[in-house]
Amino acid sequence: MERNRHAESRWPGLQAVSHHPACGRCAVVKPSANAEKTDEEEKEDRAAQSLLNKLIRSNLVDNTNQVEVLQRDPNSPLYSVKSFEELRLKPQLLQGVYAMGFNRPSKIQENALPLMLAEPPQNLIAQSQSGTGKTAAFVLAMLSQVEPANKYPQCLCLSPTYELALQTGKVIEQMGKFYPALKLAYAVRGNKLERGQKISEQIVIGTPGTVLDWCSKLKFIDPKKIKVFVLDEADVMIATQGHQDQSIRIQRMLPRNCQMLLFSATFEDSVWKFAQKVVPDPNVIKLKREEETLDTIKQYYVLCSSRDEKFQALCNLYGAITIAQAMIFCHTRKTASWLAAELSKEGHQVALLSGEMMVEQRAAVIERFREGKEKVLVTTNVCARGIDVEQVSVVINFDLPVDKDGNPDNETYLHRIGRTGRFGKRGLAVNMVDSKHSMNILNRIQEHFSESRGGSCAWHPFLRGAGWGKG
Ligand SMILES: Nc1ncnc2c1ncn2[C@@H]1O[C@H](COP(=O)(O)OP(=O)(O)OP(=O)(O)O)[C@@H](O)[C@H]1O
Repeated sequence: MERNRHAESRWPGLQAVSHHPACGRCAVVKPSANAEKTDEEEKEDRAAQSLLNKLIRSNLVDNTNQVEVLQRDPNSPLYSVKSFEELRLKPQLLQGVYAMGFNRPSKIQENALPLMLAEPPQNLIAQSQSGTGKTAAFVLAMLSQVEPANKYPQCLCLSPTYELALQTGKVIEQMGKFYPALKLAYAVRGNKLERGQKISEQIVIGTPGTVLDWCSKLKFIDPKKIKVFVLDEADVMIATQGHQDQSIRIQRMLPRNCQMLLFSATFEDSVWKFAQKVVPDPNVIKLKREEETLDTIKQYYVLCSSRDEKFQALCNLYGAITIAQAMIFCHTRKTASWLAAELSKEGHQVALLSGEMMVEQRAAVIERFREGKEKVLVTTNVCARGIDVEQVSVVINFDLPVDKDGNPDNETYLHRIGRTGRFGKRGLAVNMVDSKHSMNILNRIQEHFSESRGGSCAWHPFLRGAGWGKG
């Protein structure tokens, strides 16, 4: 591959890597009608994303940020625990926790658990990214309050979907496995009970519509006997029409002294407003996401004039440098499938992550890639959002990230590229540019990061001016 032959970057460090005309591999910048329409079916699906995260995650995510705690009563002492023993859990429960391989509380659990297990139990709104131990925390709170000898629902947990409810149910079963008398019921559509029947299971987990029916119309559950109410994935919940109202209606049926807990991975205004309606007098715990950085990433672009030339450039890239594992992002499913097929023909071990796959299939693909069984993962953005693959050192934007209006999607750019810089590792990002329009998009992305990060100061890897092979 020619190195920086036609570098014409407006950004001193973002190198243009193009091909030379004489050798037949050169690509020139030409305006093209390349704007393939975003596949409508690939719209963001928060519930599917959340489920995918749960399926592929086997341990806690690292987070070095400080937990922020806002106590309802600022005068009461703030407790945090460094061990599960300090919580004085029932022995069966402590056994369950250790059997899951948990040695000590996660960051969010250190503060959330003492609040949730206090006497009297306190209400809590907690926000932290996926994988920080929220589910395990509220399951522990439910299990420590439940009386297995009492054969009626005492804990009620709302989940946005059946699949997510099942995942939480699995954690309850694992953690509660030393309570043989403990039973769990799923209040989800399709789970039909006889009219007039009363539920004997002590924990009910379900979706808002069915739980509402079971509490009011069908009276399978006596809401007045609920001691702990959990609203999980509040941000996903409110994205579904109707769930917000149903959740509020359920909450209104619960006794005043019922403990209310709400969890969310994000905390936009709408979630906060909803949380305040559902959780009176709350303590609030927040753990900010670990910031993604572009600092350790070298970013380049390659000038091409068509999809085929982008593919050729990609092959050249593989010919020029050794790439252990790469993630390649495309704009549409169609491009992703085409590219995966072409790369396979070239002899690469390729995995394709595509929107038409079931979430479980996607999880399996990611797992194989993680294990190194495939070296290239071709994906669209929707499928790959939030996936951490630590060993990926190269990210290729076969198509630049744009929003539905065709404007630069800076956040997605950061998520795609920023991942490679995590864990102190250096990374390489290559952007395929095939028109003046996409060059313009790339320039705007660069401007965004220059401005939002305080100008052309040290953070900016674009300004480092490294060529291929350097750094
Ligand atoms: N204290 C702990 N020690 C070790 N592992 C833990 C601990 N708490 C939770 N985990 C594990 O970490 C992973 C993430 O935890 P958990 O599912 O509770 O997080 P979360 O914030 O609810 O994320 P999500 O919303 O994606 O489920 C799980 O595999 C869980 O078993």
